[in-house]
Amino acid sequence: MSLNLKTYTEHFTNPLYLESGRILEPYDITYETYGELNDDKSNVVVICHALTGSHHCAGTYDGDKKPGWWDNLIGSSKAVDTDKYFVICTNVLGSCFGSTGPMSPQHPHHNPYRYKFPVITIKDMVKAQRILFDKLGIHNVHAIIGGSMGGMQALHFAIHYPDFASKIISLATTHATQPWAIAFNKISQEAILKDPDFKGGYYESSEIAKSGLSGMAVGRMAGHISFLSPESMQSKFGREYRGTDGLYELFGKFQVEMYLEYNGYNFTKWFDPLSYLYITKAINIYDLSRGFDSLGEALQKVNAELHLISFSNDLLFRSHEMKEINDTLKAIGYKNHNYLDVQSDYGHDSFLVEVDKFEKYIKDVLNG
Ligand SMILES: CC(=O)SCCNC(=O)CCNC(=O)[C@H](O)C(C)(C)COP(=O)(O)OP(=O)(O)OC[C@H]1O[C@@H](n2cnc3c(N)ncnc32)[C@H](O)[C@@H]1OP(=O)(O)O
Ligand SMILES: N[C@@H](CCO)C(=O)O
Repeated sequence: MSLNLKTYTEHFTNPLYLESGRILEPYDITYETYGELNDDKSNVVVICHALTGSHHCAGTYDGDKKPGWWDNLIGSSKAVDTDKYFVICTNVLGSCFGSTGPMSPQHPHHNPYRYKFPVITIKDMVKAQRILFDKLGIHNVHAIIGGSMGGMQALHFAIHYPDFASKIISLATTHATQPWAIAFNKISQEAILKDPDFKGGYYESSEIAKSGLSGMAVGRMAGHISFLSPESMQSKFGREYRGTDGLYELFGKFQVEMYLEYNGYNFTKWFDPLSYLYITKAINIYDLSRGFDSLGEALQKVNAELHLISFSNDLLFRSHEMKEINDTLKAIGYKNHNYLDVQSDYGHDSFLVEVDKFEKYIKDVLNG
């Protein structure tokens, strides 16, 4: 069957009360749907995206080179089967693909918010999605699935909206962002802030899309290292050297250097620097137990069937961080959960590239 890909933007005029105490008003949420909503609205699967993802998680727009970021998982007869499920993926607040973010006009003016944009938390991102689903008449969903920052959102749904989803699958994430991950984000943030072409936040988006932003590119290179692992770099590049420039030429490069340059500089053409600052901030301050006395107290709220999937060689959010959630659930006597540590050498981005290692698990959870 066809994927039935549709993209929408919903405009909200009611204030959104943020965790910080600030208010966002008005705001937009852009989202994409696949498949068909059934009559009793019981077949909804929500997908939550990571740091630089978007609502476009499957299928291809006309003229696109690449499909959505989880196209290997979502589609007709795939693990998240769009012949069966109505899939919704929203672009988070603070991002730059249609939902309100720092470069959106600050109502009632037409100028972008830039630094006047409020700090958004993972809890705020989830709250806005919940409001969107209410507006769509969807008050319960079959499942919520997300990796990395998407996994943080999935866990927030589990705690703050315990009866909203029957099943929750959270991959490659943590219960609270640890100093190692914050440190990588710090490099990216500092590199953006200190780039003269960032102009203290007063850059023109069109100029950056055309000429790039070298500070942001360098910061993303550091981030990208944290998405891989020594083993995946070894198998991707080894010590292969670029043929045209000799070993004794100062700027001759190893393949791994070419890879980081390409992915760093290319990134600045499709992602907004202020959004990067705001979303990495949301990731840094993410802590599932905020507002509770302990992680255990937070997890006592969970009512869904909860599945935790880590990747054995994830250097960004280590397996043991996910296992801590599992151990805490056990300690508080919660029975309806399972933990899977997928054996992988790839690193953090396994959840994007090694779908073959966990798709059956997801299919069984959804259909089981
Ligand atoms: C999770 C979400 O919600 S969405 C976010 C997903 N997107 C990102 O993470 C953005 C960054 N992208 C990536 O990290 C990767 O492309 C992934 C993880 C999405 C996919 O990984 P892979 O399919 O293994 O791609 P790979 O890492 O080999 O290649 C990435 C790019 O580097 C290029 N590349 C690969 N090897 C080299 C090299 N030696 N020299 C220069 N460029 C290279 C590829 O051609 C590709 O370019 P493209 O993006 O223009 O097609
Ligand atoms: N590489 C992915 C996952 C990061 O956690 C991204 O950039 O969104």
